Amino acid sequence: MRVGIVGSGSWGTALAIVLADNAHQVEIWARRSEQADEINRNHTNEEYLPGIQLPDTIKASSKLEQVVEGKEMILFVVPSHSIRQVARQVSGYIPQEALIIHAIKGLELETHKRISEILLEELPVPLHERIAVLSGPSHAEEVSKRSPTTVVVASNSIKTAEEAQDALINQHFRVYTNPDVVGLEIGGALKNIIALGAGISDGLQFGDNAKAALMTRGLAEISRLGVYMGANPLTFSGLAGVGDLIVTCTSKHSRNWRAGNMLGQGHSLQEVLSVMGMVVEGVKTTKASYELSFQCGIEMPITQQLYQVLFENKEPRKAVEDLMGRLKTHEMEEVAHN
Ligand SMILES: NC(=O)C1=CN([C@@H]2O[C@H](COP(=O)(O)OP(=O)(O)OC[C@H]3O[C@@H](n4cnc5c(N)ncnc54)[C@H](OP(=O)(O)O)[C@@H]3O)[C@@H](O)[C@H]2O)C=CC1
Ligand SMILES: O=C(CO)COP(=O)(O)O
Repeated sequence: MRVGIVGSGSWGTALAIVLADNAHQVEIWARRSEQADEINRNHTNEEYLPGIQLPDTIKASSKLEQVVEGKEMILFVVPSHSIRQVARQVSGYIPQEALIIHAIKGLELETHKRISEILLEELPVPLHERIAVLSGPSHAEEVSKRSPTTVVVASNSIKTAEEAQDALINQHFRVYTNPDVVGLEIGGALKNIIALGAGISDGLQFGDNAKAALMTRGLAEISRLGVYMGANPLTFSGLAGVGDLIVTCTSKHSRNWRAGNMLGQGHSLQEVLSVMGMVVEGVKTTKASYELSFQCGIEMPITQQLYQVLFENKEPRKAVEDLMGRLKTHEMEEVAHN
């Protein structure tokens, strides 16, 4: 297939490798022409995937419309804060039959919308059945080295999900399908909040019990919001739920974990973001989810404490004290009260 990948950060580039390995013709959009030149000339993307040699067949361009024009499959892999503007810019150039996959893990800050909701608003109606989301435990650094990885694609159309599965699957990259678009998007976006928390906990040297607690209770509140929004609760025990939560909370590759770790060691949010050099989606997602939790009346104590740490200068130790000192409750609140 002729594939256009919109976004040449670490994840867009790693997915370009997967697709080039599967013998697709891949063109990738880099917003800076120097970066497109580097990919075309040296077959590297040193800033985002240092030390990785890209297949020679991957082409790059800094002309956004050109990268989607005439393509049979388009992947959107830009940070969540830029997807609306980017989708709007290419909307009129995408062929009507194209398969659209987004691999973005975030929510729109101003509207709290999921990425597929933004795509439905920005892309023409004939493309709506062609939209799929890709999620799951998949650090770009490992995918680009062809380490065994499993992911999930979801779409409202099973045909679309299966086409995406066929295009992406190979012996290193195993792709499952799932009909639960909401579950995939909520699981993928909100695990970044918990990874920030896990990084803070590790930065404070709280140990393994604390991290296991954050992950387990974090999954409980992700599921609570997700189910309220229409997700299937089972999705959260799958790759896009607990799977992605594990990989993000426990890996040195995770930007969200690393950012949290620095916060736990006493650095300010501004300092942390200025040294990261890559997108830390969990910061904006914490704000969006914090607001959503009040809007929907869903209890999300970890998200609420993290919001105070990130945006109200609360001491991380005090946030942990407040989490531990909450009113006693049943572990399975929803079940216990039914
Ligand atoms: N990295 C990973 O392992 C994974 C990432 N994801 C998700 O993929 C998405 C993209 O992340 P990732 O590739 O890691 O990000 P990176 O930080 O590695 O790269 C960001 C890319 O987006 C570009 N960019 C930054 N701001 C804008 C903007 N306003 N408009 C257009 N382009 C912009 C950057 O260009 P420039 O260099 O010019 O600034 C760069 O090419 C995120 O939602 C992330 O959660 C999902 C799974 C795995
Ligand atoms: O989503 C990811 C792995 O599945 C990447 O996580 P980070 O954005 O924290 O690096």
